[in-house]
Amino acid sequence: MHDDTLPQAGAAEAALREAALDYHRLPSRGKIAVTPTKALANQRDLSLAYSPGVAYPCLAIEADPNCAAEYTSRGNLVGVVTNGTAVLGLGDIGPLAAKPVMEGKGCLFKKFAGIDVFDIELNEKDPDKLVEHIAALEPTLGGINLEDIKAPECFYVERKLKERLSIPVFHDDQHGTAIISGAALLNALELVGKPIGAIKLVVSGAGAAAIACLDVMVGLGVKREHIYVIDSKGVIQSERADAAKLDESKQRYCQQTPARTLADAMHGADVFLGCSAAGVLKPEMVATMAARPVILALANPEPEIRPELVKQVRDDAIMATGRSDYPNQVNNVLCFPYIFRGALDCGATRITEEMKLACVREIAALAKAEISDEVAAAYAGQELHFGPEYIIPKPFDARLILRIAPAVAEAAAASGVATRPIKDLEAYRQSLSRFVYQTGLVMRPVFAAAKARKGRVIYAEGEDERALRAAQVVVDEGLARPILIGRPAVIAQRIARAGLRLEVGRDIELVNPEDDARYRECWEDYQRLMGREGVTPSMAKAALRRSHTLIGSMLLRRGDADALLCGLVGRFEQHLDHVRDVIGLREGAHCFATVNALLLDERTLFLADTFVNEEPSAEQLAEIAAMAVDELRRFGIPPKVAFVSHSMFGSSTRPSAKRMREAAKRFKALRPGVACDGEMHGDAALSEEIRRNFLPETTLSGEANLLLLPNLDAANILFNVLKMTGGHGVTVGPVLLGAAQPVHILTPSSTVRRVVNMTALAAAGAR
Ligand SMILES: NC(=O)C1=CN([C@@H]2O[C@H](COP(=O)(O)OP(=O)(O)OC[C@H]3O[C@@H](n4cnc5c(N)ncnc54)[C@H](OP(=O)(O)O)[C@@H]3O)[C@@H](O)[C@H]2O)C=CC1
Ligand SMILES: CC(=O)C(=O)O
Ligand SMILES: [Mg+2]
Repeated sequence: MHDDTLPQAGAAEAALREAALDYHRLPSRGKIAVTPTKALANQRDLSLAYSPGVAYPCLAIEADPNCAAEYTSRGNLVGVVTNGTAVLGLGDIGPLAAKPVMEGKGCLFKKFAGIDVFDIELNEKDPDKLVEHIAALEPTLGGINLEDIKAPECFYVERKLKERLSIPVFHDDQHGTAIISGAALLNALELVGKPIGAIKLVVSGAGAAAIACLDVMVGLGVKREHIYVIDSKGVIQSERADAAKLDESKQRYCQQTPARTLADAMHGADVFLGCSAAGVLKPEMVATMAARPVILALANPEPEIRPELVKQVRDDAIMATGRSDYPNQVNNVLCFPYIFRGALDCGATRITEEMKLACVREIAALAKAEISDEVAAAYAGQELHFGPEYIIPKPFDARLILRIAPAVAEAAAASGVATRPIKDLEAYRQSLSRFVYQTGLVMRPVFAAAKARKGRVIYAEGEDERALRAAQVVVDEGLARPILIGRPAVIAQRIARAGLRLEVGRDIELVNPEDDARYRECWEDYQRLMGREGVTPSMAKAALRRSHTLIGSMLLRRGDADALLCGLVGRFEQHLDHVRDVIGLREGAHCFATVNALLLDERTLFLADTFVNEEPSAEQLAEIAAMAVDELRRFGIPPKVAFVSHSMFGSSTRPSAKRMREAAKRFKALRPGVACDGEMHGDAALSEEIRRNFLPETTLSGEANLLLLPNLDAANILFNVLKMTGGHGVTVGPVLLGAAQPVHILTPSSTVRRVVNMTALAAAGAR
């Protein structure tokens, strides 16, 4: 980690450390929690959940153990088990220090594939005892993901567990890494036009990950005699003093060669694979590689070499790391959530070679497949066409689960290990889309678009500590260039008090409302704009002194910024008045409106109109829905629109029911390609079953994600109630619809996180 050829750590590293520690500590400790899935609200629930009712599923399972998959959460529960002996590239830091990584794997299992995880850190180094402890967990778990257990013990532990248990056991560092690097190798070689049987492969590391990668690569066609492996003592070769005592896994790759060091072995290498330690590959070694080399530097968190160092000596290399901040992230996160999803769903008793190969095939093919709109949105501004900077899919590619899990389930059935083979794979594939658009992944496309544009975003309430803290995150993340309106001395004092690192000029721009060279031009422009609304020059001057939102709007209008955020203080309507006067409606829009997003645990819901139109007409509702649909697309979410009401498909003839019915009709005419139905009850909007019971030919499938409410009260009340009841749901909004330029009016209750999210949204909308 502290190699002098690595880029300087500096302030960015310090900021990352601080942000990572805060992320783990706040607002709750750690990253995961256990949540009940059944109601426990009254005496009856209690007698069903616990004594006496609980005895019935117990007895059913005693009579038929297969029932456990039916009556308990075991079938969706994976144990991420470690003893902390090879934690990332940090080494043997022990089981307690490994816990953040295991919780992290738990988060990824849950977010990417809906799988629950118990992270289990065992204080045990003896392989036999480790096997005993883990095997004893079989009744608890539907699968076991071994993690960060060092080689060679990990090989023994996994083999013994596989022999004993009838649930899938998968050592992620071996097989997850091997699957993804196998796919990356195939695709990279296709790009450089080298046949796999002819390549010289040099591998740094001979542990869990490296050996498993090698086994898969040999299976894919790499010749054993073309492989050179280096461990902490040098090249693994027959004349080494410890050659005879090497573990069997290393013996398999022992060479007869004069090469003794990594530098020796690298001469003429076509491919470098690193599963070892930070910074061991030096630029001068890369310089000696063959033409069009492939470098997979997978050590985490610091790779064997950074891409910028490779670039200094080669412009013909294909480069991948295990990190998310460079192109080509070769990381087992692309595999383990989905291989377990497929395995659990078909009741696989083990993970077979066929299942692993299905993963390699799907991952490799996905990088070459057409990009969907959603993936393009998630990675806006990045080149996602198969090529040197895109040899494997990205972790946020929604297609990973849709393609890998069914392929794994199919392979499990073909290799005879599926106890519940999936009969209708297409229906299964469809059902997997429920995992795709979940909390946490939702802001991703917006952040990507913001980063690509790096717009200048004005914070009207630049003195507010939330704006300052948000600006710090925005600068650190490279989401936008903040422009803060406020008195410089006050801002400087508050930056210092909050311990922020913002520097005027370098990170942020200031607009001093008491002294800005543009003041005269701004008030003159404003007066010209509002002259026929009774605004005199002295009123214009005073208004520009008084309202920071007005200043921000004028600067945005002049093109001195790309987007504006206001509303941290004061009433929504006051801010909207300025936006209406200065920015106005965008072409074709007839009204302003707002949509709020609720990122709940199980779903993301957008509600409109939460802040502007008190009793919108059917025509307005249809237009608001159309504008909100465009926002959903910005999140990469395919919109499903429901016009909700107290009425269900004509069950009421009250005016508001008729209005919602008419609105749905108008919306369908306006956006014929968008899934939509109405009017309907709120529960029907979220359940196709309820809808179909009323109207089999409903024009909406699955769950609606955009709800149009009949009036402001209903929308605002529903939003706030859901906000309070939806677990630790995050909200985004209000998103202002209809404005001619990107402006959003926040609310006084906004948190720093909301301000950051809204900054990204505003910057993403910047032209
Ligand atoms: N990107 C990804 O998806 C993944 C990346 N990894 C990374 O791979 C690395 C190894 O993990 P894992 O296999 O689980 O750990 P192991 O402890 O099982 O293996 C580590 C290996 O690295 C070797 N090694 C240590 N230092 C050096 C050195 N200076 N030069 C050459 N070899 C060295 C060790 O040698 P010796 O045998 O002599 O002790 C050992 O063979 C970690 O950095 C980890 O983060 C792992 C899994 C997935
Ligand atoms: C990614 C991973 O599992 C590791 O680096 O250990
Ligand atoms: Mg690992």
